[in-house]
Amino acid sequence: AEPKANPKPKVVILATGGTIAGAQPKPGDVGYKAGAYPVSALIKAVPGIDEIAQISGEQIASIGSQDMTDAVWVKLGRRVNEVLADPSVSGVVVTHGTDTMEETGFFLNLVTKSNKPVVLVGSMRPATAVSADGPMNLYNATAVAVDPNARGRGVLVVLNDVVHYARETTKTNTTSLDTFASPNRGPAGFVLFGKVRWFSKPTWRHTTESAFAGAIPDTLPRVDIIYAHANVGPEYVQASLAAGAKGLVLAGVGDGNGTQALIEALSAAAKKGVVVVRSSRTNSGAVARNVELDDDKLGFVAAQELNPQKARVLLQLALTKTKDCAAIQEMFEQY
Ligand SMILES: NC(=O)C[C@H](N)C(=O)O
Repeated sequence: AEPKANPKPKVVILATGGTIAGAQPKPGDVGYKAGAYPVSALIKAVPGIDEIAQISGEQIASIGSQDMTDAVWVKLGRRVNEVLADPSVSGVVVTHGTDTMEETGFFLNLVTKSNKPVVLVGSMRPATAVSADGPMNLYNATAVAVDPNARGRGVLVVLNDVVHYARETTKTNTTSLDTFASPNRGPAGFVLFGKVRWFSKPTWRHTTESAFAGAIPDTLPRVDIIYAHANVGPEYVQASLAAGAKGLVLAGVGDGNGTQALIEALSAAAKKGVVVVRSSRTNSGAVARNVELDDDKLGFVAAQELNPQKARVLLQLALTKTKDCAAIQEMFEQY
């Protein structure tokens, strides 16, 4: 008899490393090395994953996500687009460390040219740990990737039985399994043993509606984050400009603020053509224009809800198109 075609939807897992692929030197060790196991080992550790989907895996990188680079983003973003252009593929799962997962997720949210699901997944305990959380997270992420209701929602993050929008979510705890939160609008849904329950859809531009979708440049401009604190001076700004930054993001105190010395240094940079975006180190809320500071006069862009690390991603992509502050402000209103 003819062998039966596998009727399960196809999911491609693109692996980048992280704690989900992490190994302890010996069981019980607190320390571990991220990105030690290949994607084949991650898939093998998930009983029943082949009941959800026909899985294939590819290794894009093997790094702790603290080492994420623009070059890996470009490679990953292009591969996501290639894989999703195949009509037989239902969705992509990206295994990734949690440290910079929100940044990679937001980058993919802006550059993916498909409405098919792209789901980032990681873990907080290494693969060798007692009660490792990676296998259940990968099982759930795969279930989300084949769910037709995941389409058109932009890039998603799955950990600890919760689905988040990459645009909204942020890592909030150093070690807890419940580290991801979406402080401004709440999660995208829940996922329990592969059963997904969805909440409202995002209202921001993403993926197929993004001006950055599908055309990923070879390199991205340098954008630095300047962290504000009591008594901070102009030195970080000066160092960034000397290093060649084309854009600066202020991780400001409160509503995107800083000492007079810092704001003056940023404004001077803005007047020289370096695009300056004000964001907040508080981790929730929005930084709107002209509230505590006169953005019109100082020459700044306001980040709205994007935290500093996500504002940096949007500014990098924005600078590939324009240096015009009004045009970039419009992007921060829409994405
Ligand atoms: N839980 C983790 O994945 C942390 C790790 N440092 C990483 O981001 O790769």
